[in-house]
Amino acid sequence: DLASDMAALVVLQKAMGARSRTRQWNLSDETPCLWFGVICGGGRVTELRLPGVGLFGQLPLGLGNLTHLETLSLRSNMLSGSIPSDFANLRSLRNIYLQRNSFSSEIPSVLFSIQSLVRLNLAHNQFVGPISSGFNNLTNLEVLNLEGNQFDGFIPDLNIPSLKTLNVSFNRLNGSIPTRLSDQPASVFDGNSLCGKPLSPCQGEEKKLSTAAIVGIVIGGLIAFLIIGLILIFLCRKRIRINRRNDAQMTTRSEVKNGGGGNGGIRNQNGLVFCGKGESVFDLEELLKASAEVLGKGAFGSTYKAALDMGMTMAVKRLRDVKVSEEEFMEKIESLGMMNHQNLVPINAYYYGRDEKLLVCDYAPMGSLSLHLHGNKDSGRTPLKWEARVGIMLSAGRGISYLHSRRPPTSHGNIKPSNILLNRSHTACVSDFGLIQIASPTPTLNHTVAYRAPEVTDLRKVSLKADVYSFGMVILELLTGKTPNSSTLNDDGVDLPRWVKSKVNKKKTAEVFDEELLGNKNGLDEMIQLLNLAMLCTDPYPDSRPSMTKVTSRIDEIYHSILLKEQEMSKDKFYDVDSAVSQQFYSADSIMVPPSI
Ligand SMILES: Nc1ncnc2c1ncn2[C@@H]1O[C@H](COP(=O)(O)OP(=O)(O)OP(=O)(O)O)[C@@H](O)[C@H]1O
Repeated sequence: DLASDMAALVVLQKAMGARSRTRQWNLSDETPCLWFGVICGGGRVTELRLPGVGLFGQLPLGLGNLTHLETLSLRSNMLSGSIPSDFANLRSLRNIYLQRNSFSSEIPSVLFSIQSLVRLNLAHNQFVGPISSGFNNLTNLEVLNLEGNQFDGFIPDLNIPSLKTLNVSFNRLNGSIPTRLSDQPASVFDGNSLCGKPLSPCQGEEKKLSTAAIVGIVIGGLIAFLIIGLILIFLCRKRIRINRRNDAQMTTRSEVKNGGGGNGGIRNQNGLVFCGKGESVFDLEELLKASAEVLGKGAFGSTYKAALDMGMTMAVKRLRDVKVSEEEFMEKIESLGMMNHQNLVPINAYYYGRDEKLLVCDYAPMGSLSLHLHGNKDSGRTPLKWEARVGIMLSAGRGISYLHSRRPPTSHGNIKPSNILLNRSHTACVSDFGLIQIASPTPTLNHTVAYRAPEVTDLRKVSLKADVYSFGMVILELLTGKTPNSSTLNDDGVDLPRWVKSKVNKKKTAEVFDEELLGNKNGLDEMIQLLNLAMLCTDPYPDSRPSMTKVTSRIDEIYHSILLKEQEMSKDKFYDVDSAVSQQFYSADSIMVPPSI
């Protein structure tokens, strides 16, 4: 009954509430149904939503008493250890969101007994061990997100007919992908050492095939005789159509999407508005009294890191020159706040006051791509590895492609390395999208202008193809290690694309690459392919530039060939690195015309 539900919540608060927002729960209330984050239905607690409230430590035993619970969201806290065994009693649970914590155990088998589960998100923790075939017991499961953990071993033969969205990317999985999962998009498996469809074939498959082929030829010969006979008799032909499924994008914020409800934000009493269905987890007062640190000053204003009392850290952008009315501002930010993709930094909340206009976003502790490429080496910056650079291009490309594929399409308008924020698994999230529609950037900031396509004159009308240009500049920067306005180029009076082109024309392609990549002897082919792609993106004529979708799928192909090579290299200890390199240098300069994509 409700009393035992309340007792379970009291246990939670006592075990880990001291520094979290649950300390505001008034334990002398008669019912927990008015406590924030607690939703009741039919006289029982049905939802517990405590995202980012500063819960710290191991979950206590006791939550298992919430036997009518349907949704449990404890995402973005600092939970560690394992999932308690009494979760087995949560027989009504449909949605579990535990992403972005620090759980570090194996997945406990109790989870596999919760038959009612529809959505399970354990992404971005440190779960270990194999992915269990116990998931096959979850016959209602539609979403399974295990991205960014430490799972190892093989992927089991998952046979869950209800499953619509799967993500096992960025773990330590190896071996071949089960055939049943071969129609999943390749991105589902990114960042592992996997092979087989939809990735490249596994070594040894060809051998197996050749045995199979011999048997096939013998049987095939006999069948061919029969078929010829039939053809003569019936003179008919058969057509076989193969349908292919479209790739589906995995979202880690599916919780927001699936939660239902209207589009309007939730306004705190004192004016802070939480975008879309986002929970109102703090208020303006808490934000303003947070200890703040300036992260930097950009073209739209300054950005601060705000550490809230409850243990959350947010990035707060103070917009300087907002050019639109309050209504237009709210409308634009609400629509930007609805953008829901794992490679975009979500806008969580905003504030429109007479003197202050604020945007509140997730804080990215790893910092920006700009910092990782050009930060001070003496202060401990480690060079970005080749695979990491391509992984960053791919994930940022996916975020931008998502914006471009909205109806109506949204252009980013300000793509540059300081707006590409990295996370732990060396994937990237793109921030500051669409701000150009509401605020005027400082016109003179060189580091902003240098990425802008030459045809852009009216900043509020940045086209999709202008985004492609800016993204091409970022690819060039990742390959050359040079900013578009670096002094080496300015001395020559040329821009980055023209400098690269002139080197390629002089058959000095190898000279353009970042010194920090020179140790990467096995990647020259792919470096050249990406260089060609970046040159297409930075073509002065917008119509000659490829679409973002094409750019991203090309990077995806290149990224997979890099991962495959890595895998082969680690197997083949007699690989002759030096002769491979000299061959690649030769082919580098024979490429003059970028291949079309
Ligand atoms: N959500 C965030 N998490 C962590 N760092 C951030 C976040 N948002 C911005 N930053 C960093 O704060 C600094 C200032 O950012 P800001 O967006 O104000 O300026 P900018 O990116 O240099 O230029 P612009 O205003 O044109 O976007 C940059 O180094 C940026 O990478």
